[in-house]
Amino acid sequence: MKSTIQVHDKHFEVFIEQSVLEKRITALASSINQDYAGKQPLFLAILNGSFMFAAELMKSITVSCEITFLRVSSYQATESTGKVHQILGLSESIENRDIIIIEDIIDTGLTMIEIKKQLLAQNPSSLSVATLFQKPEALKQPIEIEYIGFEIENKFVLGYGLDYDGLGRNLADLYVLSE
Ligand SMILES: O=P(O)(O)OC[C@H]1O[C@H](OP(=O)(O)OP(=O)(O)O)[C@H](O)[C@@H]1O
Ligand code: HPA
Repeated sequence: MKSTIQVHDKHFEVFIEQSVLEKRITALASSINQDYAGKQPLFLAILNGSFMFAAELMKSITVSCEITFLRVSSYQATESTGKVHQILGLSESIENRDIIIIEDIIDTGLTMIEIKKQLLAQNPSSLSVATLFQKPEALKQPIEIEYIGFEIENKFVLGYGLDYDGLGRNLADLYVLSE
């Protein structure tokens, strides 16, 4: 029987175990190390959800690099355009820097499209995206993602930094909502 947990009113079951997540993250780090050899990238980790992925990824990054953390505020637009997001807390200049955004999940893609748009306006040398999870079926617009950990089905997931109404970020495995 699968091990299930309850968070608030919902039940979740283990979907991807920690050891599998970590192995894949190490492989993503290797690709980044190869691609950025001789460069000094600045990683931008998007809070809150990416903290666990960012920590694990950074342990296997061997190129000289920096990391900083960004928050993104979201609110409902007055028109029916969906969520609008604004970047908060970017204090350093990213002009002429090689930027790698670290995100836990790209779902509809709306958050990442807005983040990329706002960062590109600040003239980085390059801008790439590393996400641990992506839901291809949920994507609302095409978006270029250079490093993808896992393509997952269009179901709500929890753990490894991702929350359900604030809870579950501390879970070491990834869980999925039970049917
Ligand atoms: O592709 P999208 O549909 O835009 O969804 C993805 C965004 O949703 C989550 O953040 P959330 O706003 O839940 O904040 P959190 O990281 O603090 O949980 C996730 O970390 C992404 O930023
Ligand atoms: O599936 C999800 N789980 C948790 N947070 C999220 N934010 C976007 N998609 C998800």
